[in-house]
Amino acid sequence: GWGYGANNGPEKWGKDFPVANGRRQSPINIVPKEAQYDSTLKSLKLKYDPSNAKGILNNGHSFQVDYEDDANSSILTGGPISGTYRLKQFHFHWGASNDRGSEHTVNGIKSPCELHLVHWNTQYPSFGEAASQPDGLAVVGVFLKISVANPRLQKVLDAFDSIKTKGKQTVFANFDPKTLLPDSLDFWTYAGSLTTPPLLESVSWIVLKEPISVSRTQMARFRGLLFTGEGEAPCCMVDNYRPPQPLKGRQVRASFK
Ligand SMILES: NS(=O)(=O)c1ccc(O)c(NC(=O)NCCc2ccccn2)c1
Ligand SMILES: [Zn+2]
Repeated sequence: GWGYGANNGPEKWGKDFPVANGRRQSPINIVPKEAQYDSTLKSLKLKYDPSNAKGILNNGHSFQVDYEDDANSSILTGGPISGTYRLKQFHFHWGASNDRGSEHTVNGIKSPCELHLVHWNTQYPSFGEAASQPDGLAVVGVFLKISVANPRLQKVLDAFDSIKTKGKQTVFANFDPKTLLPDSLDFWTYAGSLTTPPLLESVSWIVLKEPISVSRTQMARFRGLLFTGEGEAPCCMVDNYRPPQPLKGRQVRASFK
């Protein structure tokens, strides 16, 4: 199956997923000077219920924290989207070293890590259905920058020993992902796709301008996770990011001047 190695990585995904060469692929390089300020963009509204947190899973590509999404209790509204989108999960992408790891870049600059909060349009019956619609998903991207340790990440990091290998999961209760957001909710937004197979072109991307902090030590703990399953030759879960894709005429809008 697909992965991030030399033989199954992003350069090879187009074989099984031809949409990889489509017209609205993600991630992209964001050039702030070329982003158009749009005063009609609403402010982002994120309302999360910590009790909706269910579990944390090593899915062999990243790890994700899954949320109950059978009610409108953890939702995203405002920003570039219309209607209500439900939080399904959040996950991260990161590098083998601090010079890379994010999927989106800004003026060509990579961050060491990027957080994705994945929401689906309640106009559709489920995430799977929404994932195949052009307005089905909204993902909020947050850059992590090397600085002081981020205490908000502690609970996630402390779960890593229980999900070291592919397929392992454990209960993850009572966590408010809002605590992972920066002070400012200023954002860039554009029409894009899932950044992993099946690369579906169904995502309204909302990338926050302000990063959150992560320390070198905390980043080292991300790199202790494994792509591989228990009993397999261990392969560190690092460089699980897709590089920026062609803009192909898309406009990137900014919510701020
Ligand atoms: N990296 S990302 O674009 O935020 C993102 C968000 C939600 C996702 O489900 C994925 N990709 C993903 O989970 N791919 C494997 C499972 C899958 C997801 C969607 C449809 C079919 N199969 C990527
Ligand atoms: Zn992602």
